[in-house]
Amino acid sequence: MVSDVAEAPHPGDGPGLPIASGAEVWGALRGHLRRERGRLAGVAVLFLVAAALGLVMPACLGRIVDAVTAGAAWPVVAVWVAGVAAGAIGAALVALWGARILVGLVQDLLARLREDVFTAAMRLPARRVDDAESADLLSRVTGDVDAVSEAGGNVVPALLSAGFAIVVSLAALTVLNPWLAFAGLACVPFYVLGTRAFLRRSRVVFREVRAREAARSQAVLEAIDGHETLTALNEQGHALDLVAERARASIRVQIVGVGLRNRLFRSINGGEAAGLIGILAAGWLLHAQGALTVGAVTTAALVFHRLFDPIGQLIFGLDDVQRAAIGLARLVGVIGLAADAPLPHPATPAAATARTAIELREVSFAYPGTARGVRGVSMRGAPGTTTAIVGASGSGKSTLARLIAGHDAPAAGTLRLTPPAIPFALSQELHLFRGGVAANLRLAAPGASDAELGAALTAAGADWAKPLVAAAPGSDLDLDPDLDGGRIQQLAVARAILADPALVILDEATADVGLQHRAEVDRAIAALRRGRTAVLIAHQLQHAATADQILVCADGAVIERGTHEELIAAGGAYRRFWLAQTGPRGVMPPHASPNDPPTTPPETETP
Ligand SMILES: Nc1ncnc2c1ncn2[C@@H]1O[C@H](COP(=O)(O)OP(=O)(O)OP(=O)(O)O)[C@@H](O)[C@H]1O
Repeated sequence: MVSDVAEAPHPGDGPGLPIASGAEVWGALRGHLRRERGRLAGVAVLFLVAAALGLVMPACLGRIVDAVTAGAAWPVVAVWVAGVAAGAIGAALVALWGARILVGLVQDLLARLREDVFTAAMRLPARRVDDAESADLLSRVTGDVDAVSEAGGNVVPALLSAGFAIVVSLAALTVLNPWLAFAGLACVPFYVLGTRAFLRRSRVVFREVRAREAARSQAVLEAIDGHETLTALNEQGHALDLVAERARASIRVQIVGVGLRNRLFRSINGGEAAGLIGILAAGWLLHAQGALTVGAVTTAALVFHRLFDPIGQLIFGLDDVQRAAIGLARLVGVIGLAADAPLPHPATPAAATARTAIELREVSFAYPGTARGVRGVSMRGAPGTTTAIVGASGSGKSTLARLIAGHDAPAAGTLRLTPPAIPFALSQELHLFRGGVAANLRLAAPGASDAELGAALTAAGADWAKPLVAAAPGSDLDLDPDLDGGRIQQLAVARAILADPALVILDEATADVGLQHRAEVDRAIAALRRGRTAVLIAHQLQHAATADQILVCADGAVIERGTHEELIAAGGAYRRFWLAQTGPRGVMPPHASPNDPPTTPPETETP
């Protein structure tokens, strides 16, 4: 019936981010657990006491049976009845107390794990996150974190308390009479064989259930999204057939899953019956020999019966634990990968240091599996100066900037920032974070006062945003997500000014800004560059012309360098680019847009 159920591809399978080994997972958890020794010991003691109190009820019920059999007076029976109630209430209260502490502990551990994973994800080399692995990373920080949280929050406390209950009950049975415990073991083969058969198949089947469900949902969504086109083409029948076919496939595999669970239930029930029959038979024999009272046999049967729930929880929880263990291995894989990543330069705001100098010596880098990138680049950017990088599309400008930003490491040569600094990169990508102006700015400087925010906004020419900086926390209203691109970029510049980095990398920061605010953003960027070491990727040579030095790239190498005047005088590639952008008279129109042709040095101009 399940022959059509094959292991479905799963994010994280195959090449992608690494998956940690069991030893690595344990290593990552051990440190956290060590810090929680006190709470762990408390939980163990409480669960032990709860499990012991849980025995009071069957013990008292056994005594009631013996008392009634012996014709004891009702006050005697009443005492045992009170014992039953006291045992049940005591066990429940202590178990609740232990579970509360454990849930708090697990949630704290999970919060730390989530923090570790998120920090690690942020530290991963940017190219790694940009690539196909980003989907894998996303599935890890969402799906795997959820799977681990679910198991940690619900299953682990239930399993731990079940584990204690099982151990204590087996000990009690042994104390009562070892033969009873031995007879109870008749359940073990049923549990072991049933569970093994279930686990062998469940992972594949339940993963397949999720995959087929996703395929069905996708077909439904596609049909809804494309219903106008489908109607126009009279193709609704085809879309409905696809949904029906995927729904049938999903139902088929879900039935397989239900069948698996039913078989496991049958094994568990078989084990319960075998164990209970074994205990009752052994008890009957022992009673016949006068070794045990009827009450003691009753107690033994009830103690064994008490195990049904915890054993069921353990067996069904194993699947969740298995999923959580896989999730945990995938999460720790991300943490381990970031641990291998080169540490970013220590944070040194510009105010705390002299401006940073950039030095590259014979730096080369190629994208994995290609010969493309940059080769043999040497340069020096003096502190507080701007280096512009220009060149045709694909000449290596962004790659060079990414290397200086630390997003990629050179494969050869040396790259040094002196003193070390975290470069602040500002790209053409316009991004507004959730929240108001203050929230957007304080990402860079969480402790900044309103006055400092105001000063940064003024420096970035964004006085329009100053009234929006709310004094009271919580009154910082969300910014309009449709805010003009120029204004978003002004906020980004203000954020950079607040961060006060020793080195800024400006990658076409005005490329996506509309003409209306282009001049304002240009002025804001000029303010950001002032007195700071900067690397400027410029398609618009009017920006490059203001730099202290200009590097002209072609085919991943620097082919010319100098100031604007020097390069114009040299009459090489830069001069040709300049004339291509300005016309034969060499005059740049005011605020020329990169969208105004020609913006990029034409490919044909590249030597
Ligand atoms: N992620 C990547 N994987 C493989 N090759 C890449 C990757 N990114 C860039 N390249 C290649 O590396 C070379 C340099 O690209 P780079 O993006 O640095 O050029 P660029 O001058 O910044 O171009 P543009 O102005 O179009 O952004 C090009 O040949 C490009 O095709």
